[in-house]
Amino acid sequence: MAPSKADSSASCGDGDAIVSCSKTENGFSSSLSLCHSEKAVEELLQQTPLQGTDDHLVEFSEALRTVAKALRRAAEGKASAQAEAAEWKRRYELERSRNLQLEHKEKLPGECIGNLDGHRAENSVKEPVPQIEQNEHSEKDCMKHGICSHEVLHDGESDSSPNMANKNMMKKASFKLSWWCKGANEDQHNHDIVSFERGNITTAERSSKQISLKWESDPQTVLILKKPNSVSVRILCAEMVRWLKEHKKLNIYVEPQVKAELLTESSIFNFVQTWNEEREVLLLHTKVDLVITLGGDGTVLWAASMFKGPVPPIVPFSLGSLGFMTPFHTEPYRECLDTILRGPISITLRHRLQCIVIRDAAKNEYETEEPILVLNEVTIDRGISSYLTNLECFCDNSFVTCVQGDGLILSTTSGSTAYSLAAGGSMVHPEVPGILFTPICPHSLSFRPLILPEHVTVRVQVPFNSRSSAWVSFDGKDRKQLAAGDALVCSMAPWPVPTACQVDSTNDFLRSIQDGLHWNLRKTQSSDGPRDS
Ligand SMILES: NC(=O)c1ccc[n+]([C@@H]2O[C@H](COP(=O)([O-])OP(=O)(O)OC[C@H]3O[C@@H](n4cnc5c(N)ncnc54)[C@H](O)[C@@H]3O)[C@@H](O)[C@H]2O)c1
Ligand SMILES: Nc1ncnc2c1ncn2[C@@H]1O[C@H](COP(=O)(O)OP(=O)(O)OP(=O)(O)O)[C@@H](O)[C@H]1O
Repeated sequence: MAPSKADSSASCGDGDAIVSCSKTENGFSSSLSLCHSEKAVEELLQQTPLQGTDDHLVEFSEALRTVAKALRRAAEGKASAQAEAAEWKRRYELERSRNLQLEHKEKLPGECIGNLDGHRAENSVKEPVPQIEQNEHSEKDCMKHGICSHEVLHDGESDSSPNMANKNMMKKASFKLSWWCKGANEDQHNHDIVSFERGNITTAERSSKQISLKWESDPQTVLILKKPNSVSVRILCAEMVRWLKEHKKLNIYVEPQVKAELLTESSIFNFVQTWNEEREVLLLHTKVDLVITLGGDGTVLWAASMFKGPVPPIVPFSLGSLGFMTPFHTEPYRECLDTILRGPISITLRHRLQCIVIRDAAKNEYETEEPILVLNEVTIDRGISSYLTNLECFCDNSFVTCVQGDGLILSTTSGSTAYSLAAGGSMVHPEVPGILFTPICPHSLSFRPLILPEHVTVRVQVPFNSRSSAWVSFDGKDRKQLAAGDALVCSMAPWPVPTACQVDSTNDFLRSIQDGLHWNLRKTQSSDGPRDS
């Protein structure tokens, strides 16, 4: 057990506003302690109201406020630096495990590293971390038409759960991910090398890659999620379940209420599996090879929210009105699922944001609430309050701005076409790694939206002198109140949501904004008119 704030802190200030410098690992509790100094100053000043005529007292109270504010900023800087250090530690450990795996492979005689055609023993990966293959670039890696391909990830076999039904049947299919990108002919073979020769710099990595998923063993288990209360979706769901069982011999999971629905139709759906307790949902990713969603974007968000860690590939069928994340039509679902189960398939790795609410009233870091992962966005707004929201925003160690308006949206690039777009944010290709910082109705003419890089940690705090609380919601759900002093800390989550593409990420994205939003649709001007002579 780490010490609590009370027993781990050392006093480093004098007078009434004692500042405690706790030595906790993530820095949250230390920043919280320091933040108390500002609150204490406010309380002290309220208890001893100043006479407007006493200039010295007024000056002194202002000085106290300034010192307390500076202390709080320092504490916030420290929390950010510690969060960054934790992230670097995670990356270091990932890198170290990758190197260990490579060393291990080199020791195995006759094993070919980085060979796309090399076969692995079925379900043979035992390590808990993803196996990252060496990006050794050989002629074989380069596909036709100037497309370069790299093998990047192998999935790992997960522990089986004693609570799930049919555990003997459940073996996760293994697959392999690789990326490719179209390059000019001459840079096909060296685009992953940093070169300073003759002053030419070639980038080490392209930020955005088209990922391809190739099954190494057949998928066996599918989870079907559908939007509720729709008769047409219910009918399609029953038909699809039957077809997948009869023609593809797959194990099928559905949510408990969907199983009940299916059983009211016919007892032949007895083979369909589900779970009895919510905690079993946490283990679904160890069982399920593929998730099928039947609904709109909201059902994709629902599917993503069920996976608090790794997410299996999702095949989203379009049964909503817009469908930015649902590229598959339902009429040819058999052909479509046939192709996907055979592979390889293009997928979009959709980044998620990990959000943590930190309460001012929390006594130690263990009172920090569970992180929530969002696929679209986290929104901090004024809720029912009619006052302006007042939100102090920090990005890593730097103060960004104070949002005064209706609120702020921190969005992923997948969410860029949703609420953030409505608030004036830019539309961003979903594979661009970044965090959109979009104000909602800011009361300032110059407050333009920002796009921040994916590696930063954003902290949004309700100041102690705020007139009202703020409200935070996650992908439009789970509203929570943020009182004065509470903060939301947001960074990129390590578990993206892989969604299958109809064509590829870019084609699907462009088609969704053209079909969904009628983006830049305008009648073509006729040639029948004035011309440049
Ligand atoms: N003013 C707005 O535009 C506004 C207001 C509130 C919420 N929303 C969005 O609704 C989302 C929740 O969706 P829901 O289906 O549960 O609620 P919902 O049923 O109210 O649908 C909201 C609409 O947003 C669309 N949408 C969702 N994700 C999208 C995306 N990534 N790109 C483009 N459009 C998208 C949906 O297709 C739907 O038409 C939130 O994450 C938020 O982005 C938008
Ligand atoms: N399996 C589910 N259980 C509970 N709620 C769900 C489930 N699937 C979807 N939802 C919720 O149902 C709502 C509507 O879903 P969805 O967006 O898929 O359909 P839609 O509103 O008809 O589509 P569109 O928004 O494109 O018109 C969303 O808020 C979503 O969170």
